[in-house]
Amino acid sequence: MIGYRRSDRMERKIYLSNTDIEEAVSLYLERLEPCIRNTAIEKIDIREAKGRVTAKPIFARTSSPNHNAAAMDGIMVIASKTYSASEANPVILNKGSDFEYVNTGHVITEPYDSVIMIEDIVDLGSDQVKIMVQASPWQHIRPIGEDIVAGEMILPENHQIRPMDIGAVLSGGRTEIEVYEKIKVGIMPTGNEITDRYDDLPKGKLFDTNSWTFRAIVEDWGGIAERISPVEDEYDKLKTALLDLAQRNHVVVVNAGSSAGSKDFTAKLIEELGELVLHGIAIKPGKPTILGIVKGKPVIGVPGYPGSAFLVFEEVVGPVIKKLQHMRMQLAQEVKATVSRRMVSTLKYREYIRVKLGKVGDKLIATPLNRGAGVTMALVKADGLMVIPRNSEGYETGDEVRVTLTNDMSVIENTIVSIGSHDLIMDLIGSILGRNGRSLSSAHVGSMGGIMAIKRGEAHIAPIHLLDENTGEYNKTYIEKYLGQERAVLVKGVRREQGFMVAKGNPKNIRTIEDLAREDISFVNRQKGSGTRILTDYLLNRHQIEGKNISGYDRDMTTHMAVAAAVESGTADVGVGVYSAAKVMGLDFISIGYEDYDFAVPEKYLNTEMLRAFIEVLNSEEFKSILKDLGGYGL
Ligand SMILES: Nc1nc2c(c(=O)[nH]1)N[C@H]1C(S)=C(S)[C@@H](COP(=O)(O)OP(=O)(O)OC[C@H]3O[C@@H](n4cnc5c(N)ncnc54)[C@H](O)[C@@H]3O)O[C@H]1N2
Ligand code: MOO
Repeated sequence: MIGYRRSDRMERKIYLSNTDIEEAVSLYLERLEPCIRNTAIEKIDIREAKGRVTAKPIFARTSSPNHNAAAMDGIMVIASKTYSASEANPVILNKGSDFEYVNTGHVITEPYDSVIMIEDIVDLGSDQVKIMVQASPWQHIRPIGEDIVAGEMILPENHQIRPMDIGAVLSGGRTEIEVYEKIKVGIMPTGNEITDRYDDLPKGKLFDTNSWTFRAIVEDWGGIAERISPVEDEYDKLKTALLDLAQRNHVVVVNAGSSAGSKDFTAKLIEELGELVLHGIAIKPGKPTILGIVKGKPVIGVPGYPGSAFLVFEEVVGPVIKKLQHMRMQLAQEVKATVSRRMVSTLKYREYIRVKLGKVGDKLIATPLNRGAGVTMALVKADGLMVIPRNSEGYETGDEVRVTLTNDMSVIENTIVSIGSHDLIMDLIGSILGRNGRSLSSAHVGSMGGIMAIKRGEAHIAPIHLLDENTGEYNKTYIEKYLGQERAVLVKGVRREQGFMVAKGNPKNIRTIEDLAREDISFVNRQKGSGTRILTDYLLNRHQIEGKNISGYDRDMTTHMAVAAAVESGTADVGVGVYSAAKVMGLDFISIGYEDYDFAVPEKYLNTEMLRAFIEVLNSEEFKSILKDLGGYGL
């Protein structure tokens, strides 16, 4: 056992090991060697065998074709009788003695040994044909066993059956084959706060999401998942559930309860019931992973956070299931990319970061997504997985990195990379573009962040809403000032309504910008550089109100939704934002006017097919009617 010591005095004290992932997995797989015998062999019909793994090689019973067969429509002939044929000296053949008509696939019978295509003969009537070219023996004939010879090995053992394998095995005259049984995986979510009733979410409860994701992955890998409802954090209940699942399944995955909390029982449980092989891997996320064996079955404690859970399931549970299933490990496809942002990492762990990829110019750009272990949307949006090795401090902007693809390169190459300010419409446009095989990836870093991304050559477009405080005009001057060198142009987007977001019914009666300075009002602001912040400051300036006279002026949020959430929860009375955020949160909205949400686009991309498609969507009637339904946009 590595890295775990139990002290009678301090039950909570758990020493996590910090073993390299390769070492941890290979040590564990070695220990699981005896468990492989648990995987039985069964006979099934090849027609139902897609995805199954062969337990024995499969040999052909019959040849394919099992007779010499015509490969073309025409006549079968005796080659030696055609040798003197030429343009100048055609040969006449008689049906019955010199030739017979055949269609593709027909049996070639003795004494015939060659086929001439129908287009190469002249029909003279009365069962006679004329040929002008000699035929060579066996031309246009598929000989016996051309495809498969009886006794030949069609598939080796430990081979995962694909659609074309089914055809080949049937061609070889076999229906029944021997495969390994499907691996059964017991999935056990744990935690008092975890619920699998999805109609309602009481405060303090969390939906059980991991176990369903696990179940789907197991099915993808060709296994059978037995998922149970979340088990409460009570030692005896956990014990009963674990033993029960271990009895019926080849592998058990216990989700959450893997770290050092007072209710984190998984490691203790495994130690009591069997053997704790290892607790703690040098990866982030996923460090409190537990590897154990109970009743001869692998039991894996997977950390609770969805980001950690998904990674550990793929990187650690995956190899175990594949080993028991006798499946070969597949190497993931790797690409080289340029990181668009500095990323600091700890020396202690190997860190896994989900990235968005996009081909901008000739560079493949990797933009890191939210690193939080609790974030599922990073998994949904990712195109790849980037690794920062242990003992590395991370990467600087512009460094070359290796990324394991989790999306198709063809999709990535047809993706418009948008970096800048966020609006709901970006996802809607992306969804429409998807109909024609394109996609749109949008990173939200605020308007100025978008301008800088264009400057660094990392985005095709930057959505911006930047007010020039001198002219009162949007966007144009910013593009001229910052993106002159890039020869960027302004593509008109939408007019968006900005306003005060206040609690339902506007209890504090907030009407104008002056109200923000009232003593009984607390405000929540947006971060510097965001278009909304510039608008707020512009309005305050015009009314000669100073930030320091507004309570909450220094409280920054980075999204419209975060501002709306602060108002909704009552920690602020008012914030500035877009109509859609107020609507989602059930807040009242007091309009302060329209802003221009446009796109900065380098001229060189303007005429690409992708950008033309994007602009087409913007101008479409369908899009206009979507805006109308959403509300909060000027038409
Ligand atoms: N003092 C320490 N605290 C923590 C450590 C540590 O080393 N010392 N490690 C942290 C790390 S890293 C991780 S990862 C988590 C692991 O937590 P557990 O595996 O013990 O899981 P819980 O605490 O029970 O739950 C954490 C979190 O996970 C989510 N969750 C749990 N189950 C589900 C489910 N079925 N579906 C969706 N999401 C689930 C949920 O957000 C829980 O709050 O511990 C840190 N703490
Ligand atoms: O390392 Mo913990 O696994 O998520 O963040």
